[in-house]
Amino acid sequence: MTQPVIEVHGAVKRFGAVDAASGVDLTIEAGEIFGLIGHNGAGKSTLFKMMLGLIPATAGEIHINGCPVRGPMFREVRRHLGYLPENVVLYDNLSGLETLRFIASLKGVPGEECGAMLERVGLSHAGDRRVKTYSKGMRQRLGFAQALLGNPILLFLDEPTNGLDPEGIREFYRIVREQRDRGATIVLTSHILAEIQQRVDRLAIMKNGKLQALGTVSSLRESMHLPLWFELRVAPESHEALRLALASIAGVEIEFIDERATVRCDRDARMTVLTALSALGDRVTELGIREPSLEDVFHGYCELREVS
Ligand SMILES: Nc1ncnc2c1ncn2[C@@H]1O[C@H](COP(=O)(O)OP(=O)(O)OP(=O)(O)O)[C@@H](O)[C@H]1O
Repeated sequence: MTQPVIEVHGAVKRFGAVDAASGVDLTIEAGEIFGLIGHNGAGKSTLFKMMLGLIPATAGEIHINGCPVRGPMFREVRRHLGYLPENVVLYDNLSGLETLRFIASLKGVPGEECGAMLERVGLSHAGDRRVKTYSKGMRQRLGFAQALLGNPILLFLDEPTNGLDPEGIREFYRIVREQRDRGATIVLTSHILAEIQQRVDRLAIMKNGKLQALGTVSSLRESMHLPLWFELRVAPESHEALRLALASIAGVEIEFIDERATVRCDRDARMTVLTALSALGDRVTELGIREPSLEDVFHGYCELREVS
C-alpha cells in the first residue's frame, strides 16, 4: 500500500478560548481531489495552516509524505507544496510577471516557467501590468499561478474560485484535474457546494473544529438517508392512476403542477416506486430522478452530532 500524502492524528488548535480544531483525524491519499467544507469559522483555514506547518498544532500529529510538519526535514517537503491562501497577499507595485518571477526565485523554480504559467491561468494579456490594477478575479488567478509554480506534489487551495467568473471556475477545475493527472494531490475549500459536488473525489464536513463527516458525496448521501425525487410528466387524466399506483408505498409524497408530478420517496423505497411507475406504461411520458444536493447533505450533517 502506498503511503498517504496527508496524515492528521488528533490535531488540536486552540486560540485562547477558541478551539479552532479539536481532535481532527484525517488521511488523504495521493492523487485525490479532496474538498473541505464548513460554515465560516469552522476551522478549515486553521487546518490548512497546520498541515502546511505555518502554525503549530496545540496537540496531535501531522505528517506530509511521512514527514512530521514541525520536524527538521519538513523544510525540504515544504518546497514541494503549493498554497493559495484565502486572502492572497500580492505586491501591488510589481507586475503579474514580476510577481511570478519573484516567487519562482524563492521556490528555486526557473523564471522561464512564469510566462507559460501566466498564460495557463488566462493572464498573459496583463502580465506587464501592475498588480494594483488587477480585478479581484485576476488577483485570484495570479494567486493560483504562484501556487502552481514548480509542479507541487500537494496543493492547498483555500477558496480558490472566490471572485472567478463562470468560465474562470470551469478553467480552474480543468487545471486541477490536469494537476491530479500528473500525480499531484489537491485539497481545496469552497462555500459553493454546487460547484464542488461533482468535482471532488472525497470531502470532509467541518463544524466547530471537528470533522462532522468524511467520504464521497454519494456515500455521505447514502448514509444520511435523505429522500430523493422522481420527476414525471403525466397527463391530468392519469393523475389518479399515479396516486393509486403509489398509495401503498410508505413515505411517498406526490405534488402535481399541470402535467408535471414530483414524487418524493425514501431512498430504500426507490426501486419499489420505480416498479410501480413502470406499471403505468405510457401514461408516464417522461421520467427523471433528482438526488439530494451536496447542500442538502451538508445541512443534514451540520444538524447531527460530531464524529471526530
Ligand atoms: N490567529 C487567530 N487568532 C485567534 N483566533 C483565530 C485565529 N485564526 C482563526 N481563529 C479562530 O478560529 C476559528 C476557525 O477559524 P478559521 O479561519 O480556521 O475558519 P474557516 O473555517 O476557515 O472560516 P471561513 O470559512 O470564514 O474562512 C474561528 O473562530 C476564528 O475566529
